[in-house]
Amino acid sequence: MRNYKIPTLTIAGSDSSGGAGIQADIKTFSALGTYGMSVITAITAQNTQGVFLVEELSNEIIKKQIEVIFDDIPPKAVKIGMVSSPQIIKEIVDTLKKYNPKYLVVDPVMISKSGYSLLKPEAKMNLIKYLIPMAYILTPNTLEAEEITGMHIDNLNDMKIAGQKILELGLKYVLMKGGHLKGDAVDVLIGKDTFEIYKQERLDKKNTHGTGCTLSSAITAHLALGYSVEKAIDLSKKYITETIRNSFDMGKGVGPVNHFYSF
Ligand SMILES: Nc1ncnc2c1ncn2[C@@H]1O[C@H](COP(=O)(O)OP(=O)(O)OP(=O)(O)O)[C@@H](O)[C@H]1O
Ligand SMILES: Cc1ncc(COP(=O)(O)O)c(N)n1
Repeated sequence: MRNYKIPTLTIAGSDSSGGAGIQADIKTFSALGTYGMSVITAITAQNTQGVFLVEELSNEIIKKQIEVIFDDIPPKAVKIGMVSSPQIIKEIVDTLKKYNPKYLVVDPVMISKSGYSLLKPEAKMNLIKYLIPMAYILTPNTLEAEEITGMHIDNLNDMKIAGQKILELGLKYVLMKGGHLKGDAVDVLIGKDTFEIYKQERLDKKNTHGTGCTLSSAITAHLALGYSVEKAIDLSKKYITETIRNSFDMGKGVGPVNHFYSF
């Protein structure tokens, strides 16, 4: 349904190069026919070659952005990306509790593809203790799932065990992303009574900046549009695969995926 009137919200960091973070989320929300809104948590000076500087916004402005959005345009689904410090995580959790959004998609962003740490080490505890339990769905890559569980993840079975361990934190679903493993690009959805495998061919492409952000915001958009969690992931997995297939060179490093390949 492309009427662009279904509101979706991302709470994340800005990527000046437009490939990841808030910019990737808004592009995805728009490409999938929803009305994208944003709460910026931090500004990164970033391009296709790396992250060069990060400035976090104050708790006050982060909280106010959330409040004014929810009081005026309550989103149908919300996504959380880069939230770098323990204070920012706590502020977001405390503010969101007032509104209790049903569909909260949490992408536990830790390290950028270029190797820059986007989550301070001391923020990990608040992520696990406060933010993850609030999620409708968490979308960790293997490295993030290892950080959360303390387990080593090498294959599909490890992904399943780690996903079940994460579920014990109290959230509804975990989508374990296998993009960093070898072979096909396999993601696994785990819920209390749910186990689904989503498999797509691995594409030999260099321009994959923002794949995680794009997948989680696609899931957010599809949930907002009313799809079931299984269908939302199925459609989002197909979308991310096509955006990677149609990705292009932009800048001197790892370029973006093509959010608008179908237009
Ligand atoms: N080369 C590829 N070919 C096809 N699908 C891929 C490829 N790389 C990643 N994916 C898929 O893209 C999605 C994002 O996965 P990935 O594991 O790259 O997330 P991520 O590491 O969180 O991304 P990011 O580094 O942008 O934060 C997953 O569905 C994954 O299976
Ligand atoms: C603001 C922001 N959020 C998230 C990412 C992760 O994306 P990637 O792992 O593709 O660099 C990023 N680079 N920048």
